Amino acid sequence: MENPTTSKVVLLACGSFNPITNMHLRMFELARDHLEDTGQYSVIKGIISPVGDAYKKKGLIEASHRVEMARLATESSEWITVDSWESQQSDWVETSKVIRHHYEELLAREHNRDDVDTVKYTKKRRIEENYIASSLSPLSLCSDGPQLMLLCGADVLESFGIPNLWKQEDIAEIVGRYGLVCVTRSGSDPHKFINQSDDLWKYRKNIHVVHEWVTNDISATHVRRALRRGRSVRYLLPESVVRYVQEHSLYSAESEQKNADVVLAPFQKYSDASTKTES
Ligand SMILES: Nc1ncnc2c1ncn2[C@@H]1O[C@H](COP(=O)(O)OP(=O)(O)OP(=O)(O)O)[C@@H](O)[C@H]1O
Ligand SMILES: NC(=O)c1ccc[n+]([C@@H]2O[C@H](COP(=O)(O)O)[C@@H](O)[C@H]2O)c1
Repeated sequence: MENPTTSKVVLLACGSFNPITNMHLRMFELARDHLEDTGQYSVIKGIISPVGDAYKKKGLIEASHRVEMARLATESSEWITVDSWESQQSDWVETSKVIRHHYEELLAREHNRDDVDTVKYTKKRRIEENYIASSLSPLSLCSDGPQLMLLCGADVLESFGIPNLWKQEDIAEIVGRYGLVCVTRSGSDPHKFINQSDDLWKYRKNIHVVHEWVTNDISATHVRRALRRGRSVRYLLPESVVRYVQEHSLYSAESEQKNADVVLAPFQKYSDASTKTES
């Protein structure tokens, strides 16, 4: 039964998912529990959007494999889905544009569901077009439509502080217009980070920090390292993903060298900072 007093939320997670791990899936469950616990939200859908090959991050294997692994991993979930739009784009797509794309999709879906009410749709589009990024309340699609929020780990939130990695207007749009749900990772302190950033502090009401009490340090980097050393990764990844990796002989010393010679990856195009890589 729908609760009319709660706002519906769709969670969108962008990332490499190279490969998807149990922690990526846990992140969605933790975020849903946290938001629903407030009594203000009802999370209706989760979307995993693996980045395209043009991201050129070191060790990034083909998007087709990463998308397929994410599909296998979410087969048993009733609400987490995988979307391949971002992964199919020939150029790297900045996260703000990925969110915009999904927002448009939701808007179109709401419109179809409700297409007798064209006035409401047109009015909504006008508000959208005139949107001022400095607003403190994220917009939902229409009074009863879902709100789209970006879901990420604290490392991504903290990467907002890497000089020139993210455009200031993109950060304002993501946190000001849509909203962010951030799951803590060991070694991170998102509250401190928000407190120290004037830009994020301004939008603090739109940033939901989810504390993961069972510290879980699984990272895709760790999984790839174990795989190329011939170590077991069972119970770190869903069993279907472990099987897929084995069947396709993914993640070797050779695949880890992919993009190693890329001087400036697209995500670094306005960055002078180095990102997490390892040999
Ligand atoms: N253990 C974790 N705790 C909290 N968030 C996580 C964890 N692992 C991944 N995430 C989050 O999942 C999203 C997608 O992760 P992504 O695949 O891009 O990175 P990653 O798992 O850290 O991989 P890598 O180790 O290759 O950098 C990001 O928002 C990331 O912060
Ligand atoms: N300016 C931007 O929009 C920007 C910068 C860096 C990373 N990202 C995104 O953040 C995610 C992070 O992924 P990784 O941690 O695997 O690099 C990716 O989806 C990537 O596209 C976006």
